[in-house]
Amino acid sequence: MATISDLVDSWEGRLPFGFSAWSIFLILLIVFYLTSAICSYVQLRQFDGPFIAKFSRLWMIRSALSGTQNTRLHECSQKYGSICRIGPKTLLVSDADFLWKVNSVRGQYVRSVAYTAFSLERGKRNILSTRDEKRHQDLRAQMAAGYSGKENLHLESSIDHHVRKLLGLIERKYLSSASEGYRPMDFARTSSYFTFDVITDIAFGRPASYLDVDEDKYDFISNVASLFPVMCLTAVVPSLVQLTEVGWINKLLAPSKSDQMGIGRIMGIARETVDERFTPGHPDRGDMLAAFIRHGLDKDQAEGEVMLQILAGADTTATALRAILLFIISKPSVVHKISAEFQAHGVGCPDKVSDMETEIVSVQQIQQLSYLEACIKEGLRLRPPATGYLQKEVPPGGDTLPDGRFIPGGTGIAYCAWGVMRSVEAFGENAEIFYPERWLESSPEQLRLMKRHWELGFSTGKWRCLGKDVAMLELQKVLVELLRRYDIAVVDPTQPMKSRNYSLFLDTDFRLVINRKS
Ligand code: HEM
Repeated sequence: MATISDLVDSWEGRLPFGFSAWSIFLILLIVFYLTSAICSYVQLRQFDGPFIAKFSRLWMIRSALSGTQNTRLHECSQKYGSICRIGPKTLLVSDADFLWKVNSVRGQYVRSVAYTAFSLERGKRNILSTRDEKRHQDLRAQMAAGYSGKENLHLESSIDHHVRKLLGLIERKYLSSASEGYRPMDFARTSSYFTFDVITDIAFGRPASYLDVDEDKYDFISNVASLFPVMCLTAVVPSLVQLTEVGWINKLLAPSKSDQMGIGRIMGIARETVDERFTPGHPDRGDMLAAFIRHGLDKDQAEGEVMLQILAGADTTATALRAILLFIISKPSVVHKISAEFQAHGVGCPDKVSDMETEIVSVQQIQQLSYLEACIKEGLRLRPPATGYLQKEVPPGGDTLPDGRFIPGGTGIAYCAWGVMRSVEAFGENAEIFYPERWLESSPEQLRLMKRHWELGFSTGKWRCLGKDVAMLELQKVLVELLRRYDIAVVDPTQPMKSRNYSLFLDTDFRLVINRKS
């Protein structure tokens, strides 16, 4: 087969004005690039954005690697509008109505190719990475029961069990007092251990028990965190994902079930568990995996979905937990109101030292704690854990906005989390401050608008997060138990926590000093 070099060589001697064949080839390449850049520019010319973004993806790449992607996107949407242009074929959207339309169950929008990055094994698509709409719909139908309390019988008791373990760890190692001395805790790590133990338990009944050893046993958490910048970049340059699907590259880079550490190690454990469950006569354990199998997932699918749950559910919930706790303890009036609400509903500090028998406040009691619920909502609003593009694609025929602007088919629609959650129209001029009261004081009309924005943090419609209720239950349970037992403060109020954003947050050094309530 003739190579480009053979082709170019065959032109030598036949070219006018003494041009070399290579210079002609270069000129053609530039002409081709300029033509396609101009075509893209023209197609979306009605949308404003940074100048460079109209011709190349450099702006998106720079934001992705900056470690401050969330705020860069917000600044862009503040400057150029709630639907602005951040790439030759990409619009950044913080207009809630438009995002609801994009996500709607009967809508024609599809997930962009960037989602294939969520496949852990080459060619194996899970509910998040599949772009096949029918398959996605089927998987959702098969998995919904497992995610709900109805078929996941031990959900609440599993969470309670790990909350007790967390309290036990604090009592053992991190409680500061006159007798025990000063014993700060890095809650950036401990919160991840907690959510990771919960998810491995409820997903397949084999908790990783990180809280028992108080360390990142298989370097799984650090391994996942090191992938954040890479995943953030692949959302902008999806061809990188396609590259990793090439056999030998995949072998080199992708985790393997035989690995002793990192993601591969957890994949190995998931494989073992799923194998056991598919052994004839294995009892139905009443957990998520059992529900998936009951609803028809085969071995490969069950394994993929279990792994996805861990990746989708552990870090997001830990990020939320850190942020909500930080917002609460940074505002004395909020701490005071929470204590008053706890007292009013009989959930004060228990007399007994925490141990594995300690009583955990029930869901029914938690449901009466409306101020705490407002704090959780407000924390999730101000610092939504999922801040990536979650890019969807406009259907082939294009779409027209209410103001008449046309968006051509194939255009990427990227979500601007910071813009949605700090909308002044929805949350008022104090949108950027932590003010839980807004969820209790607003008019029904305003509340409706606020919810319409807030719900986008878990996505809506056909892509709504399946683990939302699980995440909310975890957050409620652990926050009630921490706040009713302990006085908690950050060690260094000038820098409470170090944080970088690569579509997800990389939080470190969240050092807390914890005293038992007197
Ligand atoms: C505060 C915590 C969480 C946040 C903020 C969050 C956010 C999200 C978002 C934004 C999506 C939609 C992505 C899209 O538009 O394509 C999503 C999907 C998903 N999440 Fe969560 N999530 C959280 C916790 C969890 C937990 C605990 C689990 C598992 C127990 C989970 C499982 C899933 C799954 C399976 C999907 C895919 C749904 C689908 O493709 O239809 N998430 N999540």
